[in-house]
Amino acid sequence: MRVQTRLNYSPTIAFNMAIHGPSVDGALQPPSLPLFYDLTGDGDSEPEKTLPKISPRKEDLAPFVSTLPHRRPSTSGLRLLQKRNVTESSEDSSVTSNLGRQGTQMGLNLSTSPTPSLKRTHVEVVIPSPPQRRQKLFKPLKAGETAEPIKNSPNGFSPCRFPTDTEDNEKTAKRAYPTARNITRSVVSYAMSPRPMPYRSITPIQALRYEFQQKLKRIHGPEVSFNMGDEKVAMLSANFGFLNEYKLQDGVARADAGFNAGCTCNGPCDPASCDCVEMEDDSDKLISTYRPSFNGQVVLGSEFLERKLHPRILECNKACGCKGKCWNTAVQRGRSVRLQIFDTGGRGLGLRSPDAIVKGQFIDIYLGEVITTQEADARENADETNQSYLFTLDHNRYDDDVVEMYGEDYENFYVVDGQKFGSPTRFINHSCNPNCIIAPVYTTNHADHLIYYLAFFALRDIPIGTELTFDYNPNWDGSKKIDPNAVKCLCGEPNCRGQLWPNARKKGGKAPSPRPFL
Ligand SMILES: C[S@@+](CC[C@H](N)C(=O)[O-])C[C@H]1O[C@@H](n2cnc3c(N)ncnc32)[C@H](O)[C@@H]1O
Repeated sequence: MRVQTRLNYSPTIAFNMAIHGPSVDGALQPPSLPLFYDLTGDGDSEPEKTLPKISPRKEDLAPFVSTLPHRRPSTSGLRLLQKRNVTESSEDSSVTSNLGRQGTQMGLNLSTSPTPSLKRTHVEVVIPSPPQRRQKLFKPLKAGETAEPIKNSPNGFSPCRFPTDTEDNEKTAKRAYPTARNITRSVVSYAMSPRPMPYRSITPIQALRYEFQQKLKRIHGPEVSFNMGDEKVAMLSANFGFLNEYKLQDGVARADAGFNAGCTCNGPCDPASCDCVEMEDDSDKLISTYRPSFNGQVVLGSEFLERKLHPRILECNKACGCKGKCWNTAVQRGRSVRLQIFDTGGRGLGLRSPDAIVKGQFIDIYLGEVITTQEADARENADETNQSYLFTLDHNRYDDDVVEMYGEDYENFYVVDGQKFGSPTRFINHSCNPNCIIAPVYTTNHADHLIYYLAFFALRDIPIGTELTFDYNPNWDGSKKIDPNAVKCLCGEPNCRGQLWPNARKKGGKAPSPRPFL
């Protein structure tokens, strides 16, 4: 076929294209003739005169026929061709009738159709040959033979068009068409392997809750759970990390363990004589601390719990004669009750226990970042919220030994900040009628005056699920007026003071006094 194209903005372009055999729709092409397409639309037929006359080639008259033995021309295609050619020229009709005669020679039932002549030697399209093994299996039909369909074809394809051998049949039976089975749905297992599937599709909030749960699992001791909305979980997950020990920050150091000292008890300690039990300020009387409880726990006695100011507790440790194997180790033994962080509503998150807690029982310690007082001041002044998680470790501030070593300046003491990192006790809210107290407890190094633990103990028996609370301002002087700018107390107790602490402590540059808690 020769196509000449003339564009109205470029010189005339002419090119040749030879197409042999049927067109893409299967119909035979008429012999190659010169064609001229005028795309300019101006009706100019000039180029026609200049085109040379080309006679059709002999091969162009032959339709496409594959000589490969296992693929034969489609009879339906020929019928279509025949129909169309009825209306065409007598030259075209003779072509189709020749094809019919040749088709009969090849074993096809085309005898009634006028067909064009076939040239079996002329193949214009290359079809990949089947492997030799298959060619041997397949016996080509001789002239005049008709294809005998193979009975009981296993794959459903006509064996006339898709001859198969035994191997094919076996493959088909095994793979392409597996045997249908009757299945009882109730007993079908959906597991891909004997083990449960490790991954499943979960929503982002489910993932967040799961992640938070994993964080809680890493806390030492009995289970810590949570009961709060997705928003609170998301907030907490993003802004808070749980600790099992203090996180010491810049400028903070523990005292050398070499200065540690212990009791001289030989064997189990005697509460009436153990050196670790401190004396009252104004007498030789030993301060009453731990005693055995009816439930087997070591608890703080009423005498200690009811004091207005709680003196420090020195627990026995490796430096002691008892090697720390005595009753005087309640905090070192760790938390023995389960805890739950829950949403209180107006007071934010709070803490409670799914276990009953007995009077004097140790609950948990308050953890966080241990920072310098300067750093605590900077953090407090930068914080715009009403929240405060700071505790100053200044219990010994006026002890003679401590004054001698560090002076009385509160800036020499450290502060625990539980805002970003901490333990579950960081969620304990204030109450004007609290059920817990905090006591300063020294465990592994009695000589470390600056770093000790803030330990929560039950002030009375606490029933299951009761919110745990303590007094944020135990030095409250009832005669003072309530600061209208102070953080309002929502504890709801009949004796509520109406405020957590005076506002001056939270705002106004440098903290006016050490952050009191005892
Ligand atoms: C140590 S946090 C306690 C946990 C806190 N509720 C939370 O959601 O993280 C102290 C803060 O809790 C709030 N809070 C504690 N007790 C409260 C009370 N009785 N009334 C009102 N707010 C209280 C105050 O905002 C306070 O600054």
